[in-house]
Amino acid sequence: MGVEICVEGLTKSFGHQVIWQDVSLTLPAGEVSVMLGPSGTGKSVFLKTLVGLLKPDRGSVKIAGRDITRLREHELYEVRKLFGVLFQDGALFGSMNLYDNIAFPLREHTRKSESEIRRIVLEKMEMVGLIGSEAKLPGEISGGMRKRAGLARALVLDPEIILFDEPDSGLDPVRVAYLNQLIVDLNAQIDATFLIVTHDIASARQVPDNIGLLFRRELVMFGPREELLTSDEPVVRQFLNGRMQGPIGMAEEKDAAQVEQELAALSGSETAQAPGSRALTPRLLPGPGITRPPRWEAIARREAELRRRKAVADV
Ligand SMILES: Nc1ncnc2c1ncn2[C@@H]1O[C@H](COP(=O)(O)OP(=O)(O)OP(=O)(O)O)[C@@H](O)[C@H]1O
Repeated sequence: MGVEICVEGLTKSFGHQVIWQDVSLTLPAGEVSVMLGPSGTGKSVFLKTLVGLLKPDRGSVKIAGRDITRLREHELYEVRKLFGVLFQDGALFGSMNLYDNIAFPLREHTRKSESEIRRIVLEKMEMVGLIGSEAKLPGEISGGMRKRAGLARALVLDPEIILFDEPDSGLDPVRVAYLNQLIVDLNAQIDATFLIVTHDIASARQVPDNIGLLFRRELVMFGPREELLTSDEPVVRQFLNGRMQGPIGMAEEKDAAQVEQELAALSGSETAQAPGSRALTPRLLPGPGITRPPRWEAIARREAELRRRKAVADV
């Protein structure tokens, strides 16, 4: 059923460079969360801290009630078995075919027989649509297939938590759409807790239950998707609408007076220019034949209520 990850007061720096400070959030068990933020705000560092690859300066990361920031290396090794991680490029071994790449964690971390390994590898390859490509080398397949192979490998140990580091990077929009559907379907099927780091706003709008945004060394917001999509917070709105006007600048934050001027100009023209900017994009549903977890009813109710309130406000 996935496990909850509870982060409290987390701070990370490298030397004098504070990456983010006092980050607190709860990734609810079995739900899909997305972490957004301009480049360099420390999203990858956040993923690595969750899995115990980096030690924070302060704060705690409780996974199934255990604070992993206080564990010794051999205890961490056990906790890491709860995780599946999909790295940006799939992180496959170039000299191994897809079958052996996907079988690798099972051969490394379990004592399963080769016939049991075969059953599991083929089951996961089927889940990600790669049956028939067992003998191919990573260099012989497309970027989208490499991501799916990386995902199959992340699934073989039946993880309770899956971390995705920019799963959509380098993919065309159609492949991104297929991958998003795969993520939603998988989440409904295996019920693990998912955290996705992405720059793709269309994905962030449709796929998760929750969205977080890192900016200026802080977690600006973290909450249900529909709350962020309809939020008035200027950083959130600028990011979700991919605009230049707002607090986020090219390299660093902008001058306060400039931001105020831009936001004032924008509020006068926004409704006409960008009517969809607060739009509650429909949530991507699991495909036909896939049973929806019970929380889908609650999501549908929350969204219907927001739409009702918006309709009343628009009258
Ligand atoms: N091991 C490390 N040692 C020192 N600095 C690091 C280390 N890892 C990351 N950083 C620094 O931390 C900052 C955040 O990096 P990170 O890769 O997490 O950003 P990001 O938000 O994932 O960026 P992007 O969206 O461009 O992938 C960067 O300034 C980076 O140089």
